[in-house]
Amino acid sequence: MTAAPGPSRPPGPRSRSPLGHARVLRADPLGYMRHLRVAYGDVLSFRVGPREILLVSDPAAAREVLVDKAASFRKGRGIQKMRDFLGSGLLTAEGAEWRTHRRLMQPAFHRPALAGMAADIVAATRPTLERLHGAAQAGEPVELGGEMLRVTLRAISAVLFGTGLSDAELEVVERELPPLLERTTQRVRAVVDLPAHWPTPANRRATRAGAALDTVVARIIAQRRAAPEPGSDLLGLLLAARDEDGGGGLTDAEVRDEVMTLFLAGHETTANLLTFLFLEFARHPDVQARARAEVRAVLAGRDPDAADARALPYVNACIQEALRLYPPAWIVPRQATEPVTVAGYDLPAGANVSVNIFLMQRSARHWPRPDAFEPGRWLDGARTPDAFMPFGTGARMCIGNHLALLEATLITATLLRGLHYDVPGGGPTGLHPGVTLKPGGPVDARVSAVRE
Ligand code: HEM
Repeated sequence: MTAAPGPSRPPGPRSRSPLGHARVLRADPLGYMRHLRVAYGDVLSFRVGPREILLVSDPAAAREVLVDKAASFRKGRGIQKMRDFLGSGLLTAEGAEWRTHRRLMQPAFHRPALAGMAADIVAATRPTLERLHGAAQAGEPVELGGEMLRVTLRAISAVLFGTGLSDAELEVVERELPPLLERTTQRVRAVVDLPAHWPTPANRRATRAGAALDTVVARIIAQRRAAPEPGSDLLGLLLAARDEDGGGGLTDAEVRDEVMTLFLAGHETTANLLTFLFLEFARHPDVQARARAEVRAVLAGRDPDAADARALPYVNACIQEALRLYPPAWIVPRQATEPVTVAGYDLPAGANVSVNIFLMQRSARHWPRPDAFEPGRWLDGARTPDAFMPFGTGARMCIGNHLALLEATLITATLLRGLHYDVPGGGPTGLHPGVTLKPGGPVDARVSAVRE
């Protein structure tokens, strides 16, 4: 927004500094935004450098932006920068290109297509399970954030490629993806950002990582194109995707961009959810014990499968509650492409709007005891409240929501049934709101075996 955008300006702090509220925002983004919400309400504006930002945590206003008036917005500037490393995948594409890809890809993310991938997800969890049992036996601590990143990276690799990657290729993915994601995150957050093609050390590292990953992805695409059947994993479904008239599938370059996008969107988000969930299990041993008892009763010693996702209501309530308190995609930014009215305020083309899911899901207006971890609030057929949108809403809602919940349930069931988690001292109290929301520090846990 520029000055005086409409009949009345949204409430908010005013700043004479050229930086606006950039400094205080950088120091403690969540604390500052919570303070603003208390002071000015659920729709407010503040300035960061030259840009005015409309901060929305009211569910109705959020739906105006993301659903009713979605056609007047594009993704925010940060997301647009991701294109340099990710290419044009679902997360970053706009307009007709986005619509075509979303239509082609949607069936691959429906529950029946995902059910067949459950066994691969459970198999991908096994190395982590073994490492945790080893740590339990040796009495060594484990850092849960790192463990969850590794397990979800293996899981998304399994979902994308089945068993199609060699061990050496999996190692390339495990080594090269993190620097690429980190560079993308730095660029999204940077106030002054150097273009991706400038040969800074960080850009060179990210370009090398991208090239190494490209080699792996190109190899497996070529192998699948040459095979009589493309395969039933996500890559196979992407390669086989056709328009309703049977024509117009994705080119190899488009499949590559979508694969990189799914790695990015589907890996850290799910890892953060699981890290927070196990941290809360450690803080609430009664909740942990009840969830474990449910898993054991339902599985009776066998591995979990897709059908179990619905047979574990208490585990699911714990997952929902972790998503409410710690939404990994905590803020959803948009930029107006034309003049538009939101919550009664007229915004000009180019206006920046951020839907703050974190504030919405912690608001005492919508949630009793908003900061408490209480899985019980999701039981007894409770309706999903309007003020809950961890996967966004509208046409650009997360395409991977069923997959994320399936992964979270399978990984939780696998890692919980025979192990108890304790985080001495209760773990980090602060939060780290980068592109995704993470705990404010390492989550060092003690793990002990529990007899089945
Ligand atoms: C707990 C885990 C996850 C959370 C909280 C989450 C959250 C979100 C949110 C809030 C959006 C909407 C962003 C916007 O409107 O600007 C989104 C979009 C997206 N997510 Fe997820 N996500 C998760 C897991 C996944 C997984 C597992 C995948 C796929 C493997 C995935 C793929 C995507 C893609 C491709 C988009 C862009 C969709 C589009 O614009 O058409 N996400 N996600």
